[in-house]
Formats: sequence, structure tokens, C-alpha cells
Amino acid sequence: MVAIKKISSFDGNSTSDDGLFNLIAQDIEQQGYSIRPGALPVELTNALYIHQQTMETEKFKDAGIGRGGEYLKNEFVRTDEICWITGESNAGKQWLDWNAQLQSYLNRRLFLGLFSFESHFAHYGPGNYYKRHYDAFRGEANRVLSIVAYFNSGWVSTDGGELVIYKDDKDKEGTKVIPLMGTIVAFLSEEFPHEVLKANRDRYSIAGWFRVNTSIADKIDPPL
Ligand SMILES: O=C(O)CCC(=O)C(=O)O
Ligand SMILES: [Fe+2]
Repeated sequence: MVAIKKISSFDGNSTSDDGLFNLIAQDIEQQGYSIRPGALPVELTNALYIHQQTMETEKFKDAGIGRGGEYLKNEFVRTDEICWITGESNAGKQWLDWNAQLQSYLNRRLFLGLFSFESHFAHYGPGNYYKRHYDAFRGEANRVLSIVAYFNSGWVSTDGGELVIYKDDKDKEGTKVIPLMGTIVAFLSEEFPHEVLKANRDRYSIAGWFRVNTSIADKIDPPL
């Protein structure tokens, strides 16, 4: 009998998500970003979708730029509402676990040195947008990889609200992503300006960022 050897570059560490993680890693290696329609595992997608829909409206805080002390609202730039994911809910915990696996996979495969992860639910109501921006600035070495997941059924082109990823500052056209249920996008935070076009209906998503450890001496960054 011919023995079938499982082909895995990370023997002993593989999970059922490794197929997807491999595709994301390949995309990032080749083009710096990955757009994977409907790729988030169905069970996880459903748990997050249900959780986001049942979360009380008052749990949502008005979206701000940055965190903690520098948390300030800027309606000119973005008008969505956010809620940070702490892992207190079952769905939130599953999401954080899945991203911890992705982090460990990408570190082994691409040597990105991802150290921590932060993420929030976001809700763009009709008329909401997020203008063209970078998630991180060169040299500030904090956010390295951005990830976004979407939780919207039956999105059509007249609903607007696409994520547009631009190759560089000169790119006016970009690549549009329809925010459909289970679609995942990952991109290098310092490399790609991007924006969320005005949504014409409620748009639900999660945005997250992997950071490197930039702690020096007595300064702990990112904050614990
Ligand atoms: O929701 C999206 O498609 C992207 C959101 C975004 O760019 C951000 O929160 O920084
Ligand atoms: Fe962004």
C-alpha cells in the first residue's frame, strides 16, 4: 500500500484553517493584500453575525480615531460606530482565537513578527463612510496587517459601501470589495490607502489590526 503523506510545511501545527491561511499568506506575499469572498468559516461568520445583530445599540460607542487618551471623533473622516472586541462574548472569543491562529501561521510563514491584535465591530448606517486613509504610517511601526470581515447578506451595487483598496497615493481607481457575508480582506497597513464609500444601507463589519512589538525601555507599546 502506498502511504499518503500529508503535505504540510508546518507538521504538527496544522489546523483546519490552514488551507485558507495559506491562500491569504500567498496573496500577501505576491501583492500585499488578500481579498477572499465568503472565506471566513461559516460557523464563525454566523456567530459573529448573530452577536453583532443582537448587541444592544448603547454598547456601540461613536467611532473615534485612535484609542485611549487620543480617542477623538472626527466626522469629516469617518462616520461609522464601533465596539471593541474584548473576548467577553463567545463569538468575540472565537474571533480572537481564529485571529491568534492566523497570526501564528503568518509569523511562521512570512516572518511578520505580529505580536498583538486589536479589533472592533463597526456599523455604517445609511450615509456613513470612511474617507481615504492609511491604517498605519511608515516609520511609526505599529499596525502591520489590517484585516476586515463583512456580515451583510444580499448586498447589491446600488447599496454602495464598497471598500476601495488603492495601490498607492497616485491610484485613483483602486480595487472595490463588496462587503458581503463572510468575505475577508487582509492588507499591509502601511502600504495601501483605502476608503469605505458611502453606504446606502446598514453595513456591518469587523476591522482588526495586527501590531508588532515596539516596546522600548520603560515604554510599553501597544498599551496592555
Ligand atoms: O470596513 C471596511 O471595509 C474598512 C474599514 C477601515 O478601513 C478601518 O476601519 O480602518
Ligand atoms: Fe482602514
